[in-house]
Amino acid sequence: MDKQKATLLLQDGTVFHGTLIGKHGTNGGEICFNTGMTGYQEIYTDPSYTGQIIVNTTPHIGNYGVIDTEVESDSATIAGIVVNSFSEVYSRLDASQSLNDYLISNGITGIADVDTRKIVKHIRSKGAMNAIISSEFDNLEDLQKELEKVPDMAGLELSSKVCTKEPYFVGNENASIKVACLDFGIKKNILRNLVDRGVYCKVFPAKTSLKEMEAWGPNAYFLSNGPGDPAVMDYAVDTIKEILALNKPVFGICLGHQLLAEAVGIKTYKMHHGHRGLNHPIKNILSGKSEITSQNHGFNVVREDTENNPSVEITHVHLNDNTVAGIKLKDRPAFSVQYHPESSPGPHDSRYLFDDFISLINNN
Ligand SMILES: NC(=O)CC[C@H](N)C(=O)O
Repeated sequence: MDKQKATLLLQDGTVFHGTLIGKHGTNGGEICFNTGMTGYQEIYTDPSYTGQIIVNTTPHIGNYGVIDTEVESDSATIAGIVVNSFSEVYSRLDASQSLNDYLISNGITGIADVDTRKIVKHIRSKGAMNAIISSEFDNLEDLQKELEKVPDMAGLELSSKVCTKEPYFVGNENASIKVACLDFGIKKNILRNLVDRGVYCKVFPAKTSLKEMEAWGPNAYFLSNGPGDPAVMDYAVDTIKEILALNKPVFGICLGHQLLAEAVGIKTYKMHHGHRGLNHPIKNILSGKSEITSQNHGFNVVREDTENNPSVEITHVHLNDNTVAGIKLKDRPAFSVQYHPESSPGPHDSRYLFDDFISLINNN
């Protein structure tokens, strides 16, 4: 049978023709690329990618199928995938289904058989932009109309849409440390890392009040990763300001880092095309050591604001472009990083940050 055709249209008018993968239909979002050579399932199920079309720079996708235990959330909320060579056949003993079936059941439309190297070079030079993938429409006018419906990532609040609707618990209830996790789109592996270190977690919806969280009596707070633009999340920034006033330990990852920064007066900005991959080099200023990290972000904290803030110390920098990658508050037991120590997928160099959080709690 002939493969069904699909079209990818970028906001600047560039068109790519390929074949359909996943669900027949039309999806739009912000196009971005991830340079990881493996871990497509973890990437597609990371809620931080909500509303984004992911281009995988690694050419072979689908060849090890999908396995239920390796998801980072219960569904994939990405806006599509762009792949060079897609495999419907998968070779892995414990795989539960093919990636194609997984995409169909999650309602995701993707495109394969396109020149992903060319697309990535294009985004890298022109910057982040919206795009649409469709197997329904192939004339430019229709595609253009669909593309216009896609909202801009700058100014978009998505955490309250992807977070848990009700609080839930993870870990052993007799554990000595209780951490309230504010869910802005939390990845499961963050919770696994906390639980593995003897933490009992209660995960709260993004818009939970401090009063409700404090009623549980947590020893510390965790601010999760998540999708969207931190600059429009006043509700979260206000809650974090209240959390900081308690003087309890706080740890933030990615969106959680950006929101902690906003809470102490540091602005965030949209990057040209972001950092997404598994081999981003970071220098820990405090230890002098470097670490290879997993990253996924399109916004960042303003370096100048961070340097000029007397209550903040820069702890980590990104070695590719010198952007701020980690901060610590001087007057509070609070720290955060722009990258992903839980990785999944990615190297484990930065797992020590979870140990640092536990030490901070134990010594508080
Ligand atoms: N992984 C994340 O938490 C992403 C944070 C934010 N949405 C960004 O793109 O920068």
